[in-house]
Amino acid sequence: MTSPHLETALTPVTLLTGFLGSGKTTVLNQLVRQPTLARTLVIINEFGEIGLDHLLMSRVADDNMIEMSSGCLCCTIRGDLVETLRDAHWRYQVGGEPRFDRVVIETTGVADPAPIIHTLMSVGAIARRYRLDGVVATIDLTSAEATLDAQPEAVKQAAMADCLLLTKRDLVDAEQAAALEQRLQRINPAARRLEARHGQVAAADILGLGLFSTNAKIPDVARWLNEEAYAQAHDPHASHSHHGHAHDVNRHDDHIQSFAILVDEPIPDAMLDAWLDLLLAMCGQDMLRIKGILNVRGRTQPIAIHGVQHLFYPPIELPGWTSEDQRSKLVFITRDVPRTVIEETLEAFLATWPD
Ligand SMILES: Nc1nc2c(ncn2[C@@H]2O[C@H](COP(=O)(O)OP(=O)(O)OP(=O)(O)O)[C@@H](O)[C@H]2O)c(=O)[nH]1
Repeated sequence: MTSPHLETALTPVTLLTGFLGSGKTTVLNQLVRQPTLARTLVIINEFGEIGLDHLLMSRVADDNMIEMSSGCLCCTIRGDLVETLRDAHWRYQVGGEPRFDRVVIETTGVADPAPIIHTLMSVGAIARRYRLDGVVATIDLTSAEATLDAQPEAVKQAAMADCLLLTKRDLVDAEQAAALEQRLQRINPAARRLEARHGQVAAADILGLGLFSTNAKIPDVARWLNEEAYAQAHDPHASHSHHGHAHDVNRHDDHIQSFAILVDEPIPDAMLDAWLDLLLAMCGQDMLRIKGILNVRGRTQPIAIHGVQHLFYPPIELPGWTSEDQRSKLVFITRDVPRTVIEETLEAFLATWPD
């Protein structure tokens, strides 16, 4: 594990994803009018006409991508996005002071959020200035059932989001909305779900989704980890009969699993690295999201970890434990990686790791 550090000085970045026509631009147009987002750089990650009128807006092409040497597709980073973010601090400044203190990136409809998250995490010049605040996904209530059935990418977007914005509520009945909410609850139990009618959503509700909420020095760990939500999530392989779907092993959501794991004893630092390395080497592509608050042996303060697929943010040392419960807690959203694989490898490492 590299040296843990606090990252409150970094510029927060919100990623706005969601399928074609699901209401991203409508939401963004409402958001940028709110005073909370007055000093926001909006980056649109696509070509085409955007009906958005914002002071600080930059457009990047979606086809300019740099493949990392590993050749790994999920690491294909966006060249234009890297350039835009890197140059923004001098491009958008007055007298040496940046004109923005927050970034919102709107992705194209079919974009996998992972490469953009990876760009933020792994490109040095970017990772030194920015931190991911959260991933917000618009979900079109009129078409989401069909989109989730047809498109594994849509399921991945929903599974990776910190906040799901349900749009077009005026066009569906209560039963349809409730059925979709149940489905989303199963795909991503910890994400906040909000309705955005005609794009209306309070900026404050979609900001501060990361470990550090806006301007707070003390991280809100319980909200960030939200492990109770995983405890309540039910088995994705249980019956889906509640909204008329017969059990279908090929249904994309059935591949998504979410669960929390608690570890009673402090974990040796090197063991943690070795175990995570093994998991990520075996199934990194399918570890959609990992978050954890860890009790690391020999440390009095907890360490927060956050990974997306096979990449991890630098671990963050937290000011201290906020409750009596000092067990390590890890939450996972995976694709076809069952809880038993995580538990059994962890137990094997703990049992055999030399003191
Ligand atoms: N009735 C209704 N229409 C909505 C709502 N939200 C968005 N729309 C409409 O849905 C259409 C698509 O919305 P956009 O905001 O352009 O969607 P988008 O996700 O940005 O679309 P792309 O950029 O093409 O992927 C527009 O005609 C919006 O006016 C809503 O809550 N209710």
